[in-house]
Amino acid sequence: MKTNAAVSGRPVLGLNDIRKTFGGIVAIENFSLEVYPGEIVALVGDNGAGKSTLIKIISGVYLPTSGSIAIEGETVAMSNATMARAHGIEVVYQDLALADQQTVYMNMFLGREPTNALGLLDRRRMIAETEKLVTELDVRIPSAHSTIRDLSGGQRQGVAIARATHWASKLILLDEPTAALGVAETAKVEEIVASLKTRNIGVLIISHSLDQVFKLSDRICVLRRGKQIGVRETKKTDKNEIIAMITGLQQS
Ligand SMILES: Nc1ncnc2c1ncn2[C@@H]1O[C@H](COP(=O)(O)OP(=O)(O)OP(=O)(O)O)[C@@H](O)[C@H]1O
Repeated sequence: MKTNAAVSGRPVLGLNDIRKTFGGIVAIENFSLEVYPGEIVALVGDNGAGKSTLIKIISGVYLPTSGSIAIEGETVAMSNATMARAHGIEVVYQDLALADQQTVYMNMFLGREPTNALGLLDRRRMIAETEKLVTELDVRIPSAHSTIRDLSGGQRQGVAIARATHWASKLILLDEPTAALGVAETAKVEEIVASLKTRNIGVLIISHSLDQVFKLSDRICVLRRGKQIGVRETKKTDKNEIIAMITGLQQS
């Protein structure tokens, strides 16, 4: 597998010869990829290429039929999302998995709330950590006490990414993070995603927007009908080459 000269260290994620079948359907085959700390890798491919299946394998939703997954060089078996989270992997989906009626700070800790010595919710800590992270990531929300339903789509996605950033020690998976957003909100979320590069975690992003892929990624991995067609360094390729890889047709 080609390594990326732009990044160094041990890969946070190593996928080795992954195959996934559903009955007679081969959704993924011979798929190998490494993601390094501090890099953004884009996963692109047409509908049905296998992108979501791959994200679900990395996030513990599906077990691969064969092949192995390594986190920082160590082979792991993840048979549910909780196990993936325990390995420092967080996912942000396009359909925001936030609790609408709850505050921002409650959402940051949903299901993983810290408690104090008395066994009560440590709200002070939750609020302080939320405020610190939304400020660092420049997620512009009125306050950590705001209710999610009162926020715009872009602000919500910012909160979802902040939550993932809070918990992900190794890898964030972004599945079409701006699909539901308008132009200005997309630009803001892209800024937040770009800022994740300084946090020494890996980012794997699925996007149908090649503009976004070229703006954000260090490398682009192309899937077609479950097969890995190739991986390119973003600055050494162009849209024509990537489109040709996605479609299998030469661009004139
Ligand atoms: N649970 C499932 N059962 C059966 N087949 C499945 C299942 N999930 C995915 N597939 C099949 O696996 C292949 C890859 O699908 P997948 O959803 O991963 O593609 P995708 O690249 O994410 O597509 P899209 O961009 O449309 O979301 C498709 O042929 C799909 O029909």
